[in-house]
Amino acid sequence: MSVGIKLRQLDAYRWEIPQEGKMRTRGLIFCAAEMIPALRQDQSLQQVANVATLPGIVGPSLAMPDIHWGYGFPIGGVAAFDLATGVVSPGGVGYDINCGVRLLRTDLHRSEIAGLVQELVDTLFSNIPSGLGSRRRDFKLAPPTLKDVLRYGAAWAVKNGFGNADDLLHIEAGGCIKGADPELISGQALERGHDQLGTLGSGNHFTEIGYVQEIFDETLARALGVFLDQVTVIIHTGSRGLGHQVCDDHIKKLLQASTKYGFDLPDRQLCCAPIQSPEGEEYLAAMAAAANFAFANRQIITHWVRETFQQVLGLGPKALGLELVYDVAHNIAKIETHTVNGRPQKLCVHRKGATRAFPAHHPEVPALYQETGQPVLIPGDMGRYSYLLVGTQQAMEETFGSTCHGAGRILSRHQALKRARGRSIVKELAAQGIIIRGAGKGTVAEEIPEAYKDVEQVVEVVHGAGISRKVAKLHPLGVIKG
Ligand SMILES: Nc1nc2c(ncn2[C@@H]2O[C@H](COP(=O)(O)O)[C@@H](O)[C@H]2O)c(=O)[nH]1
Ligand SMILES: [Mn+2]
Ligand SMILES: [Mn+2]
Repeated sequence: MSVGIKLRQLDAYRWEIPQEGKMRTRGLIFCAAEMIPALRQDQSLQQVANVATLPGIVGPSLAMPDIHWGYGFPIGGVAAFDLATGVVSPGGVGYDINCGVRLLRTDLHRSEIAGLVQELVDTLFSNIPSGLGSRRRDFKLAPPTLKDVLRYGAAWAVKNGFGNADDLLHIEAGGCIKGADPELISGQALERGHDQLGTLGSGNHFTEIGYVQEIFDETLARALGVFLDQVTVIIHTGSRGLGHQVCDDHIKKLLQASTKYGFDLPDRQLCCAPIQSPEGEEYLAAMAAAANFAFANRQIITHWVRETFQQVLGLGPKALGLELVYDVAHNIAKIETHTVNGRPQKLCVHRKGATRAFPAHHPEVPALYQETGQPVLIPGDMGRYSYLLVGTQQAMEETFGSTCHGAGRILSRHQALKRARGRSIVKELAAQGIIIRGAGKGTVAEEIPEAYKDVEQVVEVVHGAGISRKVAKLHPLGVIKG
């Protein structure tokens, strides 16, 4: 519980944890007043304060409205560190390195798939291996090839027939984080990754067919290729067992490094190393390799989504228009240049359960979105809605170009299972016109919509605070859960 943490309301969307004790800076939380009581129920506010004690932190220790308790850093947390004096921490990235979201558009109106959603869901389910430890047995990669995946990310997938070069223009960082060093990936991590490429994984990972239910900004929507009642697909997955193992390996190393560098940490889970130390550089290079695995993973799944639609609808790629709107990472640390006190400064920005939200005209935003700003993809839950936003200048000024990443859990898996007992969630959602297929026993129950905050409230905060702008709301029609 974060009961003792002082919290000062600054305005309708901003709350401050004043700097005190060992904190080197203040905490700044974006959220609405009605979210505060639930927030105090877990350790996440304490975690915002803990992050503020880390060496070299620049600006406030930030949290987005989907904040909840995580490993060391809160999920929904953003923290930037000076390259020369700051640290990098695996806890600030999370176990699922480059877990992220990809939104695909189509040229289809929802009426064109009416009556076919069940078949689309079933075919997606058989084409995309899903569930805990899911493996694609006919897709084994020998270690030298896997190392190419780790080096080149989504480009490896495209080169090997999964998608086209244009896809790469619609992915954060072009689908490849520079500086990846596959030689730093342990044998155990390679072993866990060798047959998990092109798999969804378990729990909250999903592929979802939906449609555009509401448009908030017609000009932005048109520029992003989005229209009312359009069929869409969202893919949410990450770096699977490989990324998990990379995180585990480096937590062990950085626990030792924290002692070596004499860090006085309020929580061992914040273990870290100076960014410019051998341990820090190794973690960043291994993290980049795992991030590239995740980009390739989402790219391969995209290929199977395209094949599925072609197979079920009997349409060719041109008629389908199944193209990427964008692909964003929401668990990553990146070296970026931001303006701090009026001067450009190179920082290592940790986004853990947070999305980059760069504005129009930013050099890292792809040419085709220079006028709109970077698309930001915010999944909600399998029963309500998800959002498409864009990044803003305000985000650059306040949050190192960052925003929320989802609704955020409010019930533990155990609590959700209890809430779902005696109910058929599949039937309840079917009655609302949403077809669900879950791979794991209990997954659907653990993932009931009430397990998450209402993403509309989360999005109202980031839109109201000006750190992102609403473009469209998407409604689910059929979901495969891992
Ligand atoms: N549209 C859907 N959104 C979902 C579903 N399951 C989870 N979610 C949302 O995704 C984020 C991802 O959070 P992460 O921390 O696990 O990366 C989560 O907060 C939910 O809001 C779904 O089936 N469909
Ligand atoms: Mn995720
Ligand atoms: Mn994940």
